[in-house]
Amino acid sequence: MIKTISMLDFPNAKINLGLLVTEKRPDGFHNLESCFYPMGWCDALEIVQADELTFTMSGLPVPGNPDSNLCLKAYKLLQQGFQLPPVHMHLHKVIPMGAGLGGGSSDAAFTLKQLNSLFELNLTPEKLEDYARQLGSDCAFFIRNEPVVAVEKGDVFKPTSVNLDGYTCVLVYPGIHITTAEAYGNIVPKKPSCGIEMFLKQDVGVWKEVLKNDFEEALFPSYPELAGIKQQLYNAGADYASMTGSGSTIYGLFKKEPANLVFPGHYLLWKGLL
Ligand SMILES: C[C@@](CO)(OP(=O)(O)O)[C@H](O)COP(=O)(O)OP(=O)(O)OC[C@H]1O[C@@H](n2ccc(N)nc2=O)[C@H](O)[C@@H]1O
Ligand SMILES: Nc1ncnc2c1ncn2[C@@H]1O[C@H](COP(=O)(O)OP(=O)(O)O)[C@@H](O)[C@H]1O
Repeated sequence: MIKTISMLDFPNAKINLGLLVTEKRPDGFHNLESCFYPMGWCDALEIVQADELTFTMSGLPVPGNPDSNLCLKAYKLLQQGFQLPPVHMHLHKVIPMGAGLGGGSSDAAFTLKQLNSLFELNLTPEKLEDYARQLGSDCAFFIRNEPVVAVEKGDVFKPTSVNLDGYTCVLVYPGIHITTAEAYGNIVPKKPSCGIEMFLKQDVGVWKEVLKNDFEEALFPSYPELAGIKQQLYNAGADYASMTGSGSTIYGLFKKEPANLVFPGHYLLWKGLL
């Protein structure tokens, strides 16, 4: 019998609980401080050993040339260090893009993790994070995929006590594609007076007053719809609502699942218990 080597997994999104852009770096990137929290909105990624390297996609159309897809980039990066057999990869895209949800970064990190398991490369989480950092600032987070406070480029992690078990999260993507580079271009970095972990330790109900995403101030004037969604989530009873990452997704955290939340038909929504 021929053994098929294959693996199906589900790269998930993240949200940012607070996001401070603290300074511009000499390499042109920015240092930040933010809590990254995994979310259950997922793509699907199947990798099957094959006669030649191929890549196909379904679901939401991904902008750009398929050759520059982060799944292929991740495969090619690992191939530089290992004699990887050819594979067929199929990505079913569900997580919206330019949405602040880190979907592309998650696909890249899951490609590394799946190839590591499939071909028994024995790469440690630390080594996988080193590869992931070369693919994007957000990628390394998705290797361990657990809540952390991220600093520097968003690729160095500190533990956090934050735990949102039992909260319902509602994610609202209004169909506005904001590129990460555009969003950073609108930011004036500022040094915070204290670290984010101090705010995360407080009750979620207090976060409204203290836990900020700096990209909101930079982007809400150009996209007033976003402030409207945030207000709608608060009106529906959210304990905390914010934009995630560089936008445009807005999320709300609810102790009790909200009823009667209505958004325009072209918006993409996800709701889940954390
Ligand atoms: C803003 C954040 C916050 O979690 O998330 P998203 O909104 O993208 O999900 C991240 O910092 C996004 O990380 P990621 O999407 O991986 O960015 P990259 O591909 O590495 O970089 C895209 C561009 O964003 C800018 N960039 C990114 C990260 C960073 N720390 N400083 C930057 O200035 C640079 O202009 C860079 O060329
Ligand atoms: N597998 C992928 N999934 C999504 N986007 C990808 C992928 N590979 C490359 N990209 C490119 O990365 C861009 C940013 O996507 P994504 O990381 O999902 O958004 P965000 O930075 O807002 O979290 C996309 O517009 C697309 O051009």
